[in-house]
Amino acid sequence: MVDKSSRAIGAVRQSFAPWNDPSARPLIRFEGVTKRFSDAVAVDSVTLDVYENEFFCLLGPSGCGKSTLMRMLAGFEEPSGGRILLGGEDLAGVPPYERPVNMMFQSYALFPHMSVEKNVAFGLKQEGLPKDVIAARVAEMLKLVQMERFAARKPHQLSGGQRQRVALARALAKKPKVLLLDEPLGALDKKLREETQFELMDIQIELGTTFIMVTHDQEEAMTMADRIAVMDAGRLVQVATPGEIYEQPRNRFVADFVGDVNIVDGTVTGREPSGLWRIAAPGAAGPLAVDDPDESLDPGQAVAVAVRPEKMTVSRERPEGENAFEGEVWDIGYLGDWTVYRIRLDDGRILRVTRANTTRFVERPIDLEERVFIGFLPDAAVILSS
Ligand SMILES: Nc1ncnc2c1ncn2[C@@H]1O[C@H](COP(=O)(O)OP(=O)(O)OP(=O)(O)O)[C@@H](O)[C@H]1O
Repeated sequence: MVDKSSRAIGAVRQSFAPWNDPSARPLIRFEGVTKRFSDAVAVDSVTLDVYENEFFCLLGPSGCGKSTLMRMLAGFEEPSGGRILLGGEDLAGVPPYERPVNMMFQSYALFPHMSVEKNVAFGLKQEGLPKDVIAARVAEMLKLVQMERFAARKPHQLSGGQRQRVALARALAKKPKVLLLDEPLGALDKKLREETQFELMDIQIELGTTFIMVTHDQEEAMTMADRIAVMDAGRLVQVATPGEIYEQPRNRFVADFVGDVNIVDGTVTGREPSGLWRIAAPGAAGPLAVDDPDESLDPGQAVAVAVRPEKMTVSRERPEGENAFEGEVWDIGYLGDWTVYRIRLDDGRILRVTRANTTRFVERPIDLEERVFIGFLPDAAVILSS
């Protein structure tokens, strides 16, 4: 049994990176998978490996093809092109109930007239397992989701979060190799949702089941996933760890979709001997210096510079040795733990800067309509070339 503190999760997860190991075999492989519905392409030549024990998230806007990709893995849809392999075997023609894959939907779809216990036992009974095996498995699953005390209740006697856990127990009862979760926490309020995220992560580690979760909530994906695939219009845009997606987004779409970001357009003017790229950006107080590993940029090339709001500062004096924009404080949003400043540049563009409120009182806080400088260091920014 895994220690259920989040520190233990961190330790387990830090060393878990089979995708970086050339000798590791994926559990699931999508090979150029395409799905067409009459004239529309829902999934467009997706090639993707998912590893055993991985908590994998498909993230993207509504209609980008996340559910269709999962439904093909579950066997509810057949690909129009390409193959899906599980443990090296082609799944083509294998019916859903013969795949070691189970799916948990957002609408928990518990049987209303059955007790919690009977709901969890349902799939096992259908399989014709002996009674004592079923009873032991049901008890194990209810313990796993901490619902033993509620075994005799009917779904309508449970809260949303409790129903969600029963659905999870039911989906896991047959011990699938892969559990597909389609917006599993969509119906929960924010607080319960966050708690349940950590519970779900604990359970996934405890069982070692491969989880593939669909979500359009980027914070949820960042919290839970080992890796995230960002999808747009049926295609994979970037597949990487949450940290890489956030700190090194591949393009504008990813930078914009995951987290808050300021994007300013500019032109490459050259590279310093230190390796910093020089970018001329309209409205900046001097040329920008950006530390970006991209070697392929050319002078004269149009690029975008992306900076997260928490990596910028607001000050009355121009920050020395930093990139800077000058503007006027347009809005201040106080969120308790954070303050958000919206600064209007002279050409009308607005940049957002956030500051963590680490003390309760600030002397002479920056006020509306003040002239201020926004500063950021060369390594706070990334260059987006597409
Ligand atoms: N059975 C179907 N027939 C026709 N078009 C479909 C069918 N299922 C999905 N589509 C279309 O395929 C595209 C992808 O749908 P999909 O449900 O995979 O998106 P999604 O990313 O899961 O969206 P959401 O977050 O809204 O659930 C959409 O344009 C959708 O309208």
